[in-house]
Amino acid sequence: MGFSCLSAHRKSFRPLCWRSYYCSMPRWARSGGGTGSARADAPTNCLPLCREAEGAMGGDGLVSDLRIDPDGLTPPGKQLLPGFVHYPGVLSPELQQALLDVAVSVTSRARDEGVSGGWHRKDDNGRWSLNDGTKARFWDRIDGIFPKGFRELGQDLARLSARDFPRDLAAPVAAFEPQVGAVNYYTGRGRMGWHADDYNFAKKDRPIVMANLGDAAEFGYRAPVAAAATGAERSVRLESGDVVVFGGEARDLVHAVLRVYEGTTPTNLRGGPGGPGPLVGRVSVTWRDCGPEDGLTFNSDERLGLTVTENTLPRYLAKRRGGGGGGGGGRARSAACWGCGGAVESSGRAGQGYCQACWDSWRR
Ligand SMILES: O=C(O)CCC(=O)C(=O)O
Ligand SMILES: [Fe+2]
Repeated sequence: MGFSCLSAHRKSFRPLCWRSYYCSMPRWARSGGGTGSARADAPTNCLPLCREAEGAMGGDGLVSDLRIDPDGLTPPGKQLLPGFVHYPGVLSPELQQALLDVAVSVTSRARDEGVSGGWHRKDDNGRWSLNDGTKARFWDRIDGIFPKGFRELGQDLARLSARDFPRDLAAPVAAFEPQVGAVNYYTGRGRMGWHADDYNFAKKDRPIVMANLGDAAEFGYRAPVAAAATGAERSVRLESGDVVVFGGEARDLVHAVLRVYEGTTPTNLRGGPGGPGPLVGRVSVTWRDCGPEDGLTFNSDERLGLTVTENTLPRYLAKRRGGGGGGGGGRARSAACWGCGGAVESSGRAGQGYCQACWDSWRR
């Protein structure tokens, strides 16, 4: 069993589209692209991809099925720490494009529907800007707005790591059922501070799976908790098409985005917050297994305070106050912090619901 052919299918193929065939061979399998012996025999899998449908994303043009072919070859994964695996170039250019299309579609469609600001939020002047300054964060339940096949791709990537590193990853991956898709966008100046992914955002015993698109990034990581006192700090450069998985012993990996290498996006990758031209910046896509049972407020805009719903805030309030069940219901008052319940200065603006401390703690 192997995973070499990465295929993307669109929901609404029209006969016209079948005239376009693109090589789906991932970067690692191309000539000169690696050291493993299996790669010399990599098949030149070409697949139909509807380029005509690009630009029509968000409606019928949504990528509906993203797959790794289980009968292909094995991309060479490197275990950087027990349970922390890096697959360089495992996503073909076509699959990168398809995933980027998904990212752009879910983050802009939601904004259009007024349900969420997606990657953007309205600033004080009524203009839409990235929701986290030099970067933007968005997540939502996969079943809600992500296309068919998205969950399976995350699962397949996790299984790949379990197959290659069963001692560390077989158990956490066996139970992995991604429920949430998280999509971050970074400008060239975007960074993410050191943190471990909390259990509200991925179950303790399940892995995190992340795909990288666009500009390369320096991904910092520290030794897991037990060894952290030694201050061991390393980093790995993640290129477009790379995937990382961390779970098991590395589930609590402390990590950060230390740097984005501006202008290193593959030239053929198109789309992003800036519009349909070449992608400027970096996108990371993560699959996470967590749900209401973990206390997760699904939509990032609810968490950011851009949209408040009946079913999420009470859960957070109850948690922050030390439990006590579902608690309350209804919209939080702007005078009380939505995170800790403490007093907060309120101007009535959207996003005013968190006190500074809660806001900062989440921003990491
Ligand atoms: O974008 C990345 O590489 C890291 C994202 C991340 O750590 C997170 O969203 O928790
Ligand atoms: Fe993280």
